[in-house]
Amino acid sequence: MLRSFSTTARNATKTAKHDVVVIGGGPGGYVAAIKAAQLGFNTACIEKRGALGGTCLNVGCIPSKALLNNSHLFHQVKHEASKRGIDISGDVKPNLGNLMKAKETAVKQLTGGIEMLFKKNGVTYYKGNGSFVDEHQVKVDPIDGSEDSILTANNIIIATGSEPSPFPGIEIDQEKIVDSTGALSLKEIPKRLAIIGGGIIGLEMGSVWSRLGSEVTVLEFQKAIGGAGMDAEVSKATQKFLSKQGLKFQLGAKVVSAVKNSNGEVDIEFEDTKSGKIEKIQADVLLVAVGRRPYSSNLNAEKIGLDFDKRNRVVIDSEYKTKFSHIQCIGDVTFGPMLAHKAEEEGIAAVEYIKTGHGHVNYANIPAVMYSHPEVAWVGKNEEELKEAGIKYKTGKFPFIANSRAKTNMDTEGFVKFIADAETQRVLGVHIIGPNAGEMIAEAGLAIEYGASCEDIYRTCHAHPTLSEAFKEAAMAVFDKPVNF
Ligand SMILES: Cc1cc2nc3c(=O)[nH]c(=O)nc-3n(C[C@H](O)[C@H](O)[C@H](O)COP(=O)(O)OP(=O)(O)OC[C@H]3O[C@@H](n4cnc5c(N)ncnc54)[C@H](O)[C@@H]3O)c2cc1C
Ligand SMILES: NC(=O)c1ccc[n+]([C@@H]2O[C@H](COP(=O)([O-])OP(=O)(O)OC[C@H]3O[C@@H](n4cnc5c(N)ncnc54)[C@H](O)[C@@H]3O)[C@@H](O)[C@H]2O)c1
Repeated sequence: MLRSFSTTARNATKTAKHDVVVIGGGPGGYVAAIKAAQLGFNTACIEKRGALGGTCLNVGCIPSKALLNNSHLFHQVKHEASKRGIDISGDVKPNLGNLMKAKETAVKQLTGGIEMLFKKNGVTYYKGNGSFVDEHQVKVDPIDGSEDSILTANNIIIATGSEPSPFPGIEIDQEKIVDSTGALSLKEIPKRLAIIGGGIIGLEMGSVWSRLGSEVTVLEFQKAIGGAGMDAEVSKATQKFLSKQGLKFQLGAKVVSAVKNSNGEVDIEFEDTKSGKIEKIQADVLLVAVGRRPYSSNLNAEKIGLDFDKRNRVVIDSEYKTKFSHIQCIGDVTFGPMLAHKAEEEGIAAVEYIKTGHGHVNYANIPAVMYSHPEVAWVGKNEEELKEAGIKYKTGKFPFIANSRAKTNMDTEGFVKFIADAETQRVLGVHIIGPNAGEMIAEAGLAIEYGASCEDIYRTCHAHPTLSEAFKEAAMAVFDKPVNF
């Protein structure tokens, strides 16, 4: 497991040998690299961005949550302070520069933290683009323009992630017409923000800018917001609370065009698919958030003939192996939900397959969280999926308005909804709108993983006064009357 490193004088290309080479340093790749090193492999990770952490830490989960958290605090201070008994003299104003600085500090600390973890665990970090030379060799083109390296590896893990899906005919300039990356770094608070796509990115970024003062209009092609997986009842309730917060929604909206006009505004035309009418709106900034697509450019995958499906996802088997058993692939660039925690789980499992021949990810138990306020979180099946599968189920619900802690905190929007097998009460899915729903959903994940019934949950003592009592009471509501509602 010793690392060898040499420079060949002829073409000034360095060479090195590793047990495991990971291409991509996002949540999938960096976790795989650290785990591989911990399991005793001589491991390298190649990342071309100049910082570790991938989309998630640099332009995704972390910066968006920094803006969501601080814009929520601003909103609370401005609109709720006095009813909570806090008098504030003078104007309460957002300071966009400092909001962005706080976001950047979080990003820097966390991406730097991964570099430290690489050092601590002995992962060799190559800052550059990785591309296949052949089935066992990967070339690194360093971002600083220094000489290339050719890495020879027994095992290679592809974790190259995803990128925003383009909207045909709409050009992103990251100022007036932005994708999620641009929406995280606007230089001014737009008076009017239009968003194409009422999925998670549209709703999270819509929440941020709406709280800071923008008039937000979401144009969504489908008849419901939230994207795939959100339970229909939850989607409706989510639209309701976001509408109360000031977001406007145009559902069934088929965007036809979006162009910048000479006044620096964006003219957007869409067809109302119900009436067939063409409608026009104007915005100061347009966010295009219509999904993400797998990213494998500059990987030279065609050189070794890797298989891709119609959606450009790398084809793998249940052990993350491509057509070459020593080349695995994980995260957004292959199948499954595009979520950081899913990529991380796969990173661990892929390496465990290399080490022991066994690995485990339960794809029926991957939580999803939208970090609006209140948060929206779910895990397991929704009602529509169970109906389609012909599975008989019962539901139980408990609203936060009847929960003592939520009332005390003046934060009562939302509910916990359980879906359980009609006969055995085994938990099949949990859907929550509520404060800290993203934390609470972990309890549902454990229940599903251990095959708990609703009664198991109800008979587990939950502390008082906590929001989690709503979770317990919703479990009870599946088979009995809740006590507090
Ligand atoms: C605005 C936004 C908010 C999000 N919020 C959340 C959230 O709250 N929770 C959540 O779970 N998910 C969230 N996501 C999704 C999450 O970011 C992704 O699912 C996750 O980052 C995928 O991890 P990955 O490792 O597969 O890929 P990525 O994070 O995309 O990382 C891949 C890395 O590989 C590098 N790379 C690509 N090709 C090469 C190459 N040839 N050589 C070297 N390096 C290469 C790229 O530079 C990149 O850094 C969000 C996404 C966005 C855009
Ligand atoms: N909190 C989180 O976990 C989080 C946050 C942000 C992003 N992400 C991940 O990033 C990925 C991308 O997010 P996203 O919101 O871009 O994708 P998404 O798939 O969640 O939502 C895209 C939305 O755009 C709509 N749409 C597509 N084409 C359209 C069109 N032509 N006109 C109008 N609407 C259209 C879709 O119907 C859908 O509702 C998702 O997989 C998501 O899981 C996760």
